[in-house]
Amino acid sequence: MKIKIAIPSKGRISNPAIAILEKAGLRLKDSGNRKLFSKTHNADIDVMFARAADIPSYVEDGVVDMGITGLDLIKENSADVEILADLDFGSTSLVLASPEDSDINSIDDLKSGVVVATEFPNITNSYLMANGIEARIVELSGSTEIAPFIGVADIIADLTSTGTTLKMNHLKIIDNILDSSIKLIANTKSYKQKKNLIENVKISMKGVIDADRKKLLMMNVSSVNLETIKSLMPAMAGPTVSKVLSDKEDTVAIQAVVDEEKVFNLVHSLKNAGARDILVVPIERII
Ligand SMILES: Nc1ncnc2c1ncn2[C@@H]1O[C@H](COP(=O)(O)OP(=O)(O)OP(=O)(O)O)[C@@H](O)[C@H]1O
Ligand SMILES: O=P(O)(O)OC[C@H]1O[C@H](OP(=O)(O)OP(=O)(O)O)[C@H](O)[C@@H]1O
Ligand SMILES: [Mg+2]
Repeated sequence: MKIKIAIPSKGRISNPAIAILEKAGLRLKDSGNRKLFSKTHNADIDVMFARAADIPSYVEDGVVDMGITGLDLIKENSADVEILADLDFGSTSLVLASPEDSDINSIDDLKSGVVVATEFPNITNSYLMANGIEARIVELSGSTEIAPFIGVADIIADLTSTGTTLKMNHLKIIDNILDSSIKLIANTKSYKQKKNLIENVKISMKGVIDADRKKLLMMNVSSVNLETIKSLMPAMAGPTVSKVLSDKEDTVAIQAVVDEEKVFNLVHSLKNAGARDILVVPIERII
């Protein structure tokens, strides 16, 4: 049984998606420029490169079995797909924004007939309709923020993450439509028919995300100090303690997985408590 995974070919989510795939053990064999397809190091799994916005439909229609794309694009296309996992990147919000100096400060200030520029006409229109506002939607394919200033629209619905682009364009947020991040998705039929392979891809990718902010700490400790050292270790499932053979002293080796942000302080406390030969090792995946 074989599967095909659609990966964004360009834009900000392309490289992070490829990085997760490769760390999950699915290194691309021929990802050279302008290739549409690539084999991976797993003979059963191939990759297709596509625009992020087209991936929800490709997955829904079964052109590919799995895909990586944003929740915003899945919702915009009303794609009926299985959302398998959140990939923990590409966090952004689709917001309504008006010019800083306008009287429109909240959705309550919007009147029917308001003109809204957006790359997300479907989500935006549904949201406004659900709030009783009949808007005229102007569909743009980028640089939406400029629309109010060139007289194309009264307000916009666009993605924001740091808020820099809105600020630069003198726009203020008046409402939040949708919070989005990047998802691993599957075709519903494929998910039933090829569940084992699809689940294995999901587990491996989730393993990469779980490992992302963790390190493996390894060290040697005299057994007299073992209890103190153990009490300092915030391990996932207790530290692993093993006897060091052919050692004149009574030494044990300890290893534990810890959160990256705890490592800086922890190594110093461990050293002060008698730990030696401390190694901080990167982790590729935690399954
Ligand atoms: N500023 C942002 N911060 C975080 N995630 C974002 C941001 N902008 C977009 N995204 C996410 O990335 C997805 C793809 O956006 P991106 O802009 O990379 O693709 P694109 O618009 O197809 O490419 P391009 O802008 O180069 O034409 C969006 O649908 C959204 O889920
Ligand atoms: O809040 P910020 O961090 O400033 O990010 C928001 C901007 O990022 C996206 O644009 P992108 O860079 O993808 O350009 P595009 O409009 O050409 O797609 C989005 O459309 C906003 O314009
Ligand atoms: Mg973009």
